[in-house]
Amino acid sequence: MSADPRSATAVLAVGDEVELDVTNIAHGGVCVARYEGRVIFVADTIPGERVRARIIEAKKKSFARAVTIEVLTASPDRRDHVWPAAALDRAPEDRAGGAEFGHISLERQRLLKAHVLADAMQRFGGIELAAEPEEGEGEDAALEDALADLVEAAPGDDDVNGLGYRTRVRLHVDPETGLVGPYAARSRRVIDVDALPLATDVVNEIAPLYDALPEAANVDVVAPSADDPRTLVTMQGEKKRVGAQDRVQEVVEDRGFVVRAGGFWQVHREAPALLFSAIRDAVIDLIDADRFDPSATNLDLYGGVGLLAAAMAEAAGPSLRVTTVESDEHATEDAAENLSELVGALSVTARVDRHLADLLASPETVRTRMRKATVVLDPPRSGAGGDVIRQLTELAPASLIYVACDPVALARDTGTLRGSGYELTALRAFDIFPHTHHFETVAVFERAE
Ligand SMILES: C[S@@+](CC[C@H](N)C(=O)[O-])C[C@H]1O[C@@H](n2cnc3c(N)ncnc32)[C@H](O)[C@@H]1O
Repeated sequence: MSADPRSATAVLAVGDEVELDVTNIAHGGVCVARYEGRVIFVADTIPGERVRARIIEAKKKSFARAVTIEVLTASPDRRDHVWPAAALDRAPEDRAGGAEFGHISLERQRLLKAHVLADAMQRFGGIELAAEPEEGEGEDAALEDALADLVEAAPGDDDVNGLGYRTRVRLHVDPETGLVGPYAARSRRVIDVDALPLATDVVNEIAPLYDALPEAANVDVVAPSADDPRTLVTMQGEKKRVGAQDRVQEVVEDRGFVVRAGGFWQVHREAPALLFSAIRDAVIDLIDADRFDPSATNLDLYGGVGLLAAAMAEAAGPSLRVTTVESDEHATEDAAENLSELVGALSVTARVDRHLADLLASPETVRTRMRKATVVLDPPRSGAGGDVIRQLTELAPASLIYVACDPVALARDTGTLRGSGYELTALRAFDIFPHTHHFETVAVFERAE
C-alpha cells in the first residue's frame, strides 16, 4: 500500500501512545508501521510484531517517529537485549544508543540488513537481487531464499552471539558531571552504563566508565590487534586528541600495518581481514576473466593506510602499479610505509575529486592506461557521490570495486554507473557491525566492452 498524503489524517502529538502492527524494516535501524494512513517509523521492534509505541516526533504530515514501550505480540526472533542498558525496561530516553538491533536474533538481523540492501538496490539502482521464483514458489519465498545468505557473518561471531567485537569505541563526557559513557539513543545525552558488550574485553578493561572526567569532551578507546590498548582524550574546547597521531601496529593475515591511534581502521576485530580477502578474491576473479591489468593506472581511492591496495597486490603480485588517494596526510604517510615492498605503489595525499580531475586533464597515454585500470573505492558513509562517480565514468576504468558502508549511497551510485555503461557483476555483504543496523557491501562493476 503506498502512502497517499490525502489519507494521512491521523492527528498525532509527541507523547501520544498508539498500538501499531509493524510491517517492514526501513533504512536507519527503524521499522515501519501505519497508523490511520500515516507512516510511523518505530524503534526497538521487529517486523511482524504488535507494539505499544510512544510518538517522539510528529512534525511532518506524512510520517511520524515512535519508540516501542511494550511488545504486545512478540516476534519469534525477539531476544533479551544484549545490552541491558539499551533494553525496553529503561525509559526510551535512557536507553543506550549504538545497539539498535540488540533485541533481535543475529540471523534475523542479517536478513533485515539483506532486505534493506535489496530494497535500496531495487529502488535506486534498478537491480533485483532476488531470483525469479521457482515453479510453485511465491515471489516472497523467492526473495527470502535469495536474501537468506546475502549478508555474511564475520568469522567467530555466531559462537559469541556477535558480542565483544569492537576494537574502537568513542565515549562522551557529560559537561556537568564528568560522567563518561555512550550517548543515549536518538540524543546527545551521556548515559551511565557499566559495560560495553559490543566491545572487546580489552576495551572494556580500560574504558573509564567509572571515572569522572569533568574537563574532557570525549574519550576514544582503542585496542589495536598488535599493540598496547590506549585511550585518546579530547579536552573540552579543543579539537586535538592527545595521542591520536601515535603510530600503532595492526596485523592482517600475518601482514603488519601501521596506523595512527586516532586514524581510520575498521572497528570489528575481523573486518580488516574480511575486507582484505574480499578485495583479493574480487581481483582474482577479474584476473581469471582477463579483466585486470597490473600495469594500468590502478587506484585505491579513499585508501586510508593502504589496506585494500595491499589486498589488490596480494592477488596481482608485487609488480602491481597502484596509487592510493587519501585526504589525511598522516594516513598517506603510513600507506607509503605499509606498501613500501611494492615498487609500483604510490601514496598521494589529495581529495579524490581533485585527483580524478587531474587524471581527466592528463595526456592521452595516461587516459589509455586509466581505461585498462581497476579502481577500488571505499568512501566514508556519505558515499562517493554523483560528482566523483561521473568523473570515474568519464575516466572509464575497466572495473570498479566499490566498498560501501551505506547501502542507499551505494544504490544511488549503482544507478549512475549502470546508466553510464557499467554492469554490476558481483555483490557481497558483510555483517561487521552486529547488533546495529550497519553492514558493509562490496560491489564489483565492469565496463561493458
Ligand atoms: C571508509 S575509510 C577507508 C579507508 C581504507 N580503505 C581502509 O580500508 O582502511 C575512508 C577514508 O577516506 C578518507 N576520505 C574521506 N573523504 C575523502 C576525500 N574526499 N578524498 C580523499 N579521502 C577521503 C578518510 O580520511 C578515510 O581514511
